[in-house]
Amino acid sequence: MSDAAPKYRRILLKLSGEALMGEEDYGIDPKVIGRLADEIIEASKAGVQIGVVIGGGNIFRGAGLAAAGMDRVTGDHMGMLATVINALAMQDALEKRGAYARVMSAIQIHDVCEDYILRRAVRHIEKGRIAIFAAGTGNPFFTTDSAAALRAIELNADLLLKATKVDGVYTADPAKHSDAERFETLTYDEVIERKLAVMDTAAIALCRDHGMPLRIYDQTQPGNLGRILRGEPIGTLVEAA
Ligand SMILES: Nc1ncnc2c1ncn2[C@@H]1O[C@H](COP(=O)(O)OP(=O)(O)O)[C@@H](O)[C@H]1O
Ligand SMILES: O=c1ccn([C@@H]2O[C@H](COP(=O)(O)OP(=O)(O)O)[C@@H](O)[C@H]2O)c(=O)[nH]1
Repeated sequence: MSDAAPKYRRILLKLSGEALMGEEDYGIDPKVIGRLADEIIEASKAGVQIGVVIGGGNIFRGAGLAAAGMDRVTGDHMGMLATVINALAMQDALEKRGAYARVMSAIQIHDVCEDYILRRAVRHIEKGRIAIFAAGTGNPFFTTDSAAALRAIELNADLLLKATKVDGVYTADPAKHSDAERFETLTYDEVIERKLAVMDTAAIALCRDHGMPLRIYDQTQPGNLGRILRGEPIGTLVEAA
């Protein structure tokens, strides 16, 4: 990362599963995951300790499977396994580029990756390894946004970054309302009271209750991660009043 020292010592980066599709109809676009891996490595080389949570929306979402008639808990299990697939792909992309990465899963899959154990996770990131937290919280009826909030708080991160398909939080869903306006900053309670659906309420409430600052930004724009870590006000910052 260029000249300026990073502003943050430790971050938790939530990557959208859906945005991993890039131009593809399904699955993972190698160009997209490769570019994200490059940006994570650049931040890691600049001295930032990094934990990553990846969604699974490019493969399966429990709510979508339930809407199609499947049992919700089974659907959520499939969604969690989808995040493991994405996490393994990110581990591979990081390792192919010479970085050290470890997938840690909230559900036990010992032949594939490590279990999530907080103190081991801290050890990995203190050593400069990139820890990728898979399988969300390990529980159905949660999202990977809630998992990201949880891991950020557990790891005592300085900042939670939600990298997504929109460039911040808007007055209404910008995918449906072309006249929606973007906020530079918001409080947690404003997000909840205005029902701004960029992140689920459980995740926002966790951040609020534990004072975890949250920045929402556009994952599809190359270079944004580095800009944020150098202190540029990209996207929308959600914090206490
Ligand atoms: N007020 C809002 N501001 C910004 N985005 C919003 C808002 N309400 C709904 N959204 C939608 O939330 C989406 C991001 O959340 P989500 O579907 O959880 O994506 P991800 O794949 O990143 O988890 C955006 O693509 C956007 O269409
Ligand atoms: O703690 C969790 C996290 C995720 N999921 C399931 O995994 C899917 C994929 O995660 P998410 O939708 O958050 O992915 P993203 O929107 O980030 O791609 C969810 O829809 C849920 O079905 C779950 O059951 N518990």
